[in-house]
Amino acid sequence: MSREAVHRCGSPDWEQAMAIAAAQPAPLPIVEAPLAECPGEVLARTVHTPIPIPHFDSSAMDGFAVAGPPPWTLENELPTETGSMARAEVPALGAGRARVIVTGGPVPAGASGIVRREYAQATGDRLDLIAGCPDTELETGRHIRRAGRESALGEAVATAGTVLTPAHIAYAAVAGFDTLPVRRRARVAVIQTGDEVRGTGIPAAGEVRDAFGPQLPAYVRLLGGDVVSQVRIGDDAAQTRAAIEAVSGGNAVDLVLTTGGTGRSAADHVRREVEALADEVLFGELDMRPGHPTMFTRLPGAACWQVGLPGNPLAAMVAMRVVVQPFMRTLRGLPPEVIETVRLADGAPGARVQRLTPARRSGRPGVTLGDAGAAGTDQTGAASGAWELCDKTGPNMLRGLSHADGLVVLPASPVAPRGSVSCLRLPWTT
Ligand SMILES: Nc1nc2c(c(=O)[nH]1)N[C@H]1C(S)=C(S)[C@@H](COP(=O)(O)OP(=O)(O)OC[C@H]3O[C@@H](n4cnc5c(N)ncnc54)[C@H](O)[C@@H]3O)O[C@H]1N2
Ligand code: MOO
Repeated sequence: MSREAVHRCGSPDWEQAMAIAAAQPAPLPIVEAPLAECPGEVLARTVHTPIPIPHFDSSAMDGFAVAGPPPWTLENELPTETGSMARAEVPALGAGRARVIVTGGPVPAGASGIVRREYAQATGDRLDLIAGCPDTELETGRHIRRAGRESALGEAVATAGTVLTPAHIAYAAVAGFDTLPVRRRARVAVIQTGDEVRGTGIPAAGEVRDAFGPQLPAYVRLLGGDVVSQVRIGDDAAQTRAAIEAVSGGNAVDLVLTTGGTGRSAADHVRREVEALADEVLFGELDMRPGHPTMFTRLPGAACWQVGLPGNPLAAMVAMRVVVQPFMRTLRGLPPEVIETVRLADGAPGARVQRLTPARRSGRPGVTLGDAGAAGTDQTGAASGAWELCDKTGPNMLRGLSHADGLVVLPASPVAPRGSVSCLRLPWTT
C-alpha cells in the first residue's frame, strides 16, 4: 500500500540543500577500530595518553652512560643486553663508572649523561674523552631523552573530530593504544537504472557507457563510506521498487544512491517509486543547475535515506558534492563545512540561471597560486589563488569536471574579473 510521503521543502538552492542534507542523520555509532584501520576515519572522542611519552629515560645516542666527570671505569657489558633490558632491571651506575648503551636503551639510575661513541676512547677498562671533544658532551643529562618530555601522562593524543592521519596513528601507537574510538563507516547501496547503459566496451549509438558504476564506490570511500551493494537494473517500475526495498529494509544500509530515472517520462521510474515508498521527501528537486531533478528522501526503517542522482553525468556528480558529501560529513560526526570563496581570474558572463560549474586553480602566468595579496583570501583567511572556469561543462559532459579542482557557483548576474564566487572543492583535490 502506498503511503503519502511528507513533502518538506519545495525547491531548495544548493546552499539550502547542503544544510538540509547535513541536518538529517545522526552521527553513526562509535566503534573501537584497530589502529591500522583508522587512517582517514574521524576520531569520535578525545583520547588521552595512558603513559608519559616517552615512558622511560632513554639514550639518544650509541655510546656510554657515564656517572660524573672523566675518566671513567668501563663496565664490561654487552650493548644488546643493555638495550633490551627493562628499565627496572638495569642496575644503577656507580660514581666514576661508564657503561655501554645503545640508542633507545634505558638510562641507568646514577648516570649523569651519555657520551656518544665517537667522542670516547677506551683503553682496557679505562674510558676517557678524545682530544677535541666539545665541552657540551659532559653537560648533565646530555643525550638523555627524558620520560614525559613529549607528553605528560593524561595529555590529549588527538581530539574528537580529528580526521586521523598516519601521523596520528603513529603517535597513538607510541602512546600504547591498540584501537581508537571512531564512527562506524557508512554503508551505502547503489542502484543504477537505464536500459541504454552498458558496463564495458565501446557503446553503440543509443547506448552509453556507465559513467557511475566504476567510480561511485571510490567517490563514496573518499567521503568515508563503503558501497556494500551495487546493482544495475532496467527502466522498469517493479524492478526499481524491488531493488530499493531489498536494500532499505532491516537497517543494513544508511544511504541508497539511485542513478537516473529522476525525470517524469514514462521511462523514468525512480521518482514515482521512491515517492510511493518514502516516509519523507526532504526535497524532490533543487533550484540548481546542473542537478535540478536531484531527490533526497527518507525511506522506511530506522535510519535510511535515499539520494536520487540524475542520469546526466555532470548533474549526478554535482549532486554527490552538494547533497551526499554534507550528509556523509554528519554521519562521520563532522560539523557542516565552511563554504570557501575564491576569485575568478577572468570573471564570468551572466547566465539565465545560477550554475555550479567545474573550475580549477589557475596556473597561468601572472596569476600565482596562494598569492593572497594578488588573488585575495578566502573566508577562513587562508591564502587562495585565482580560479578559472573549465571548458566543456554541459550537464551530460565530464571533460570539464575531469580537469577541475572544485565547483564554483556562478550567479545569474555577471562576475567581474577577479570577482569572488563560492566554491566547493572536489574531495579528490589536494
Ligand atoms: N522534458 C524534460 N526532460 C528533461 C528534463 C526536464 O525537466 N524535462 N530534465 C533534464 C535534466 S535537468 C536531467 S539532469 C535529466 C535527468 O534525467 P534522469 O535522472 O531521468 O535520467 P535518465 O533519463 O535515466 O538519463 C538521463 C541521461 O543520462 C544518461 N545516463 C543515465 N545513466 C547513466 C550512466 N550510468 N552513465 C552515463 N550516462 C547515464 C542517459 O543515457 C541520458 O542521456 O533529464 C533531462 N531531461
Ligand atoms: O540536472 Mo540537469 O541539466 O540540471 O543536468
